[in-house]
Amino acid sequence: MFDKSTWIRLPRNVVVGHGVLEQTLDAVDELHLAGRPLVVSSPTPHAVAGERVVDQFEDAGYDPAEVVIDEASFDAVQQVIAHAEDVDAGFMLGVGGGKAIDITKMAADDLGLGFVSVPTAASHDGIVSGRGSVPEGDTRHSVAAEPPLAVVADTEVLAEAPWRLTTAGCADIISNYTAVRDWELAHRLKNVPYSEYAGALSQMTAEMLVDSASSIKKGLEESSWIVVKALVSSGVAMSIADSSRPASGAEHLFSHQLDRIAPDPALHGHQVGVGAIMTEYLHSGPKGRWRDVRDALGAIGAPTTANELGIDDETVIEALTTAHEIRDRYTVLGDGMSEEAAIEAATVTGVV
Ligand SMILES: NC(=O)c1ccc[n+]([C@@H]2O[C@H](COP(=O)([O-])OP(=O)(O)OC[C@H]3O[C@@H](n4cnc5c(N)ncnc54)[C@H](O)[C@@H]3O)[C@@H](O)[C@H]2O)c1
Ligand SMILES: O=P(O)(O)OC[C@@H](O)CO
Ligand SMILES: [Zn+2]
Repeated sequence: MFDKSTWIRLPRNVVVGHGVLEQTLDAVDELHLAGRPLVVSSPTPHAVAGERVVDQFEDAGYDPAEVVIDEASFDAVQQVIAHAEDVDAGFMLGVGGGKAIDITKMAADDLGLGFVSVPTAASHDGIVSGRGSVPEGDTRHSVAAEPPLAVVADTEVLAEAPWRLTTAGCADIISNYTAVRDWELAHRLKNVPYSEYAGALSQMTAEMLVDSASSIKKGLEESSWIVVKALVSSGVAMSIADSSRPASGAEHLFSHQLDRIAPDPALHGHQVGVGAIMTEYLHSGPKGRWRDVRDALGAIGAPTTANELGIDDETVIEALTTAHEIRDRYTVLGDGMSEEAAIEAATVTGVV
C-alpha cells in the first residue's frame, strides 16, 4: 500500500523589488489576517525599515505594536511571545537579518499566529524557510517554525545594507553544493530520507548564483535582486524537504561550532562558505572541486581563509574536529576528524 504523504508550506506572496517595502500593507491585506500587527526587529533593522513598516500600519488605522530584540536565543523567543500576548497580537512581521526573522517565526509558531518576513539584508536563506535556528548550550537546534505567509524584500533596502551582508548571502547559497553532497551521503549510508526535487533545486540555485557572479557587484541594486531570489529559492528547497538538509551540511556544523567557540565569530554566510571549501575537499579529495568553491566565493568577495574571517587558525581546527558533535546530522565528517586530518584539510585548501 502507498502510504506516503507530504505537506509543503510555502508563502502565498513573495514581493521583491525596488521600493516594495511601501507595499508591505498591501501584501498583508491580501492575506486576510485579523487583529493587531506586532513588528519584531533588532536595533539597526528597526531604524532602517521597521519604523517605516509600523508607520504604514498606523496610517492605515491598524494599531501596530513593536518589539526590538538583541540576540537569537530561546530567551528572546520567550520575550517576543510574552510581548505578543501582552499586546494581544493578531499576526507578526519579522523585520531584519536572520536572527530577527528566526525569532519571529519561532514565536509565531508557538502562538499559532501568521508571520510575514521582511528581510533587511540578503545575508541568509532563512527568509522563506519554515525552520528556525537557535543555539542552546553545546548544541544548536534547527526547529520547525512558522513559515512566512508573505515575504517583502525591498532591493533598495537590501542594496543599502553593508556589502558584506550580501556576500554572506551568496556564500550561504554556494554552500548548498556541499550541503546536498552531505545529504546524498547520509541517504546512502544512513538511509536518511532524501528529496530529489529539494536536492536538485538547492543545487541549481547555487549553480545559477555562481553563473551570475560577474553581475554581483557592490553598489549594483541588481546584485540584491539576484541574491535575494536565490535565497528565496533555497528557502523553498528547505520547505519542500521539510528540513534544512538541502542547505545545511557539514559546512554549517563547522559554522555553528565557530559561533560557539570563536571569541568574535564572523557572519553566518561567511563561515559556512569557508567551511564548504574544506568539506568539498573532504568529499572529493585534493584534485576535487574545492578550488571551484573557493574561486566562486572569491569572485563575489566572500572570505576564503581563516584570516579573512578574522578567526585564528587554532579555533578553525578545533571547530573542524568538534563540528560533528553539534547535532545529530550525518555528514562527510562522520564520527569526527582527527586533528592531523583537520590540519591537512585546512592547509591544503589554504584556509589556514
Ligand atoms: N532559519 C533558517 O533557515 C536560517 C537560514 C540561514 C541563516 N539562519 C540564521 O540567521 C542568522 C544569520 O543571519 P544574519 O547573517 O543576517 O545575522 P544577523 O541577523 O545577526 O544580522 C547581521 C547584522 O546585520 C545587521 N543588519 C541587518 N540588516 C541591516 C541593514 N539593512 N543595514 C545595516 N545593518 C543591517 C543586523 O543588525 C546584524 O547586526 C544565524 O543565526 C543563522 O543561524 C537561519
Ligand atoms: O539548520 P541550520 O544548520 O541552522 O541551517 C539553516 C540555514 O542556515 C541553511 O542555510
Ligand atoms: Zn545557512
